[in-house]
Amino acid sequence: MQIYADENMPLVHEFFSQLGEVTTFDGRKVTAAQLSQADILLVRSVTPVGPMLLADNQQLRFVGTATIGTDHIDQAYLQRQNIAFSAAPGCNAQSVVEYVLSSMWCLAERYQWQLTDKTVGIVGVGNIGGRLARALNALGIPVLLCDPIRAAQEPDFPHTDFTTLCQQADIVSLHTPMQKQGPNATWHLFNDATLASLKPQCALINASRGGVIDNQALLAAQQQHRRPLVLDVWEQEPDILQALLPYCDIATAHIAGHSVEGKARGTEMLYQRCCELLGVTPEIALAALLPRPAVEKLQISANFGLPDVQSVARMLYDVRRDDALLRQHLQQHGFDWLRKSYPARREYSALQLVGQAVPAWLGQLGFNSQI
Ligand SMILES: NC(=O)C1=CN([C@@H]2O[C@H](COP(=O)(O)OP(=O)(O)OC[C@H]3O[C@@H](n4cnc5c(N)ncnc54)[C@H](O)[C@@H]3O)[C@@H](O)[C@H]2O)C=CC1
Ligand SMILES: O=C(O)C(=O)[C@H](O)COP(=O)(O)O
Repeated sequence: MQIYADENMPLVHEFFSQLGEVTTFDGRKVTAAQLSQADILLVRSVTPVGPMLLADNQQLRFVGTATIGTDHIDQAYLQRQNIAFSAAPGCNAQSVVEYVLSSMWCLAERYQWQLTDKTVGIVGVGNIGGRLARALNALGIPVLLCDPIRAAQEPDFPHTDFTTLCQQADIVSLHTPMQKQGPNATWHLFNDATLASLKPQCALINASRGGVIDNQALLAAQQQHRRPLVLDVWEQEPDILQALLPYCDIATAHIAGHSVEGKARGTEMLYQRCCELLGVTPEIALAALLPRPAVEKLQISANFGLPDVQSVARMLYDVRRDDALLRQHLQQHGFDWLRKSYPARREYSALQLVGQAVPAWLGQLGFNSQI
């Protein structure tokens, strides 16, 4: 079995060597000729998979992407070719939530906001948006949820339409997939008109896909009237619109989902799917492969309260580090280098909170607790 995998897929040898020979490739540069002998192809978000890339291959059985997003995959083509496909839904959802929380705390500090006085509009309430809503709920921060697809399917879903959300939210966080066409298309969801419909000081956070915001329209809007802005994703990555950087409070290199756990879970999910496809019993589990976190336990006293969460969370992840990395290294090393050399970052769950009175709501944020 010939398994071809993106070189930025952690633990791919540890998981997949049981199933065949693993060859890695550069996900931006990989060619059809390189993949002609692949039985299994494992990609990340930087590799568009379709007829162009698979033209020389007659034997491919499975394509997997170790990501949540699937906008780089021509799934209709794979289906026509009878090639099985799987993404890794939810694999790095917690990582993105931690990125957004860190960004909000950073904005709150910079602009001296009390977050409990702000209303956060979440657009796209799936794995990430749903988790974010639960976390904000635990922190006592009011939310508005916009998800027309869920609203159509779930009678009790508390949907706020997009226009109303734009008018009412103080912070808007985007968590939709990238969809170019159809009634719920998200491409340029934020354009000249919709950007203008936001409150003047409404903060905008995009950790979904770059194209959900028209970046040129955003630049023009920021030049006219600057609003708090957090961008993890950009149009035309890796050649991003650098003129936007000075207008961002936080600017990062599409790393919101790059926690150690988030990336590794993506690999594990594809391994499990491949085992299922091949009728093989999985022998390897992620828990045994994850490195020990630098800090494993923290003793919580009965005095631990909401204001203390931010300090504990920041010990694990502070988005300002990644903002500094992009601003410092983009020119010299480029966007992809920043992603490839991303420093290890553990999720909240890596830290055991111990004590007699660990508040239950910390679980809603993703922390592990133990009495
Ligand atoms: N920056 C990063 O590192 C990462 C970015 N992502 C992006 O985040 C996206 C969302 O991830 P998940 O929450 O896990 O996906 P999901 O599929 O669980 O949820 C997406 C939600 O968006 C809703 N939606 C679709 N079109 C919409 C529209 N026009 N308006 C409002 N809601 C709409 C869907 O109904 C669904 O509930 C991914 O598709 C991916 O592109 C995901 C992981 C990491
Ligand atoms: O899961 C997704 O979707 C993402 O955007 C990833 O977190 C980033 O994916 P890569 O570009 O590292 O594949």
